[in-house]
Amino acid sequence: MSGAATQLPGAVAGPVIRAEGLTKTFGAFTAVDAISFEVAAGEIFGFLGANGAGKTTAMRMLCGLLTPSGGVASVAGFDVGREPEAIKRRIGYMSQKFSLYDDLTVRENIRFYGGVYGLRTTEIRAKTEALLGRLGLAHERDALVGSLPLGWKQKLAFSVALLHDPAVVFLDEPTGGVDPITRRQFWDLLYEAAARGVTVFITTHYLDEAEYCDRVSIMVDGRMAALDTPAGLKQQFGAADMNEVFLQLARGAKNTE
Ligand SMILES: Nc1ncnc2c1ncn2[C@@H]1O[C@H](COP(=O)(O)OP(=O)(O)OP(=O)(O)O)[C@@H](O)[C@H]1O
Repeated sequence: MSGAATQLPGAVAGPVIRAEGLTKTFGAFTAVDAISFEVAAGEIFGFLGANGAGKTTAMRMLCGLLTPSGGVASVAGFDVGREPEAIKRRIGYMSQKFSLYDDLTVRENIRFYGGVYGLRTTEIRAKTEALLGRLGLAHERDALVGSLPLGWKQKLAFSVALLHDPAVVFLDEPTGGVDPITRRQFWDLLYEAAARGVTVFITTHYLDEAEYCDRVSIMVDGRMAALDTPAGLKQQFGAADMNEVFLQLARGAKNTE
């Protein structure tokens, strides 16, 4: 595990994410089929699956954005069905699509999201300086985000998603479109966050990234077909790498889009 030792203030005891028979149906179609798992504080949890396997639907339920059809799940100690608002205050979220405003500067974006997360002006100012220093972006504070390379935008978006010190950060394919070296640098930020006790829940299509996770789950047709450490999965499937594990599982899928 990356760093469960340091607990955040207000951190919950036990698993930070807990799902038991979590299910979502759309009419007669079952998109997420009774998945059960737990994620510990400070764990980097990879959430893999082919297109249409049910990852986004499951993630939306865990973020309190979609009501489950069956089963239960809690995030940071709150029930996803009954206490979605409490969950939204304790999670960060970053996707490839939902990100920063290109026509605002770096500093304006941080100030804007700090306000959205309900931080005080003095707090935002202090956090802005710390964040810019950590990312080595201090000299770019007044640059338009649209002018930054994609890799920088991703690092900034991730740091902004952590501005309000969430217990869990949900990342939906956060590294799409960047080269392997830039992706590796992005992962350094994930490790730093995990070492501070933040739980990282990440979907990715890059199988090399699955190797960097503490544990990896693989969804097939709405079910969690496998869940273990990358080493454990490779052993279980007699595979040389995660790509091979993924292909073995995904080959039998029906719902791929
Ligand atoms: N609102 C909806 N109504 C009906 N079917 C839906 C709805 N949302 C998702 N689905 C279906 O549920 C299945 C799972 O979709 P989901 O988006 O969760 O998959 P995914 O694993 O996230 O795929 P991707 O990697 O493409 O995002 C798909 O067959 C999809 O068409």
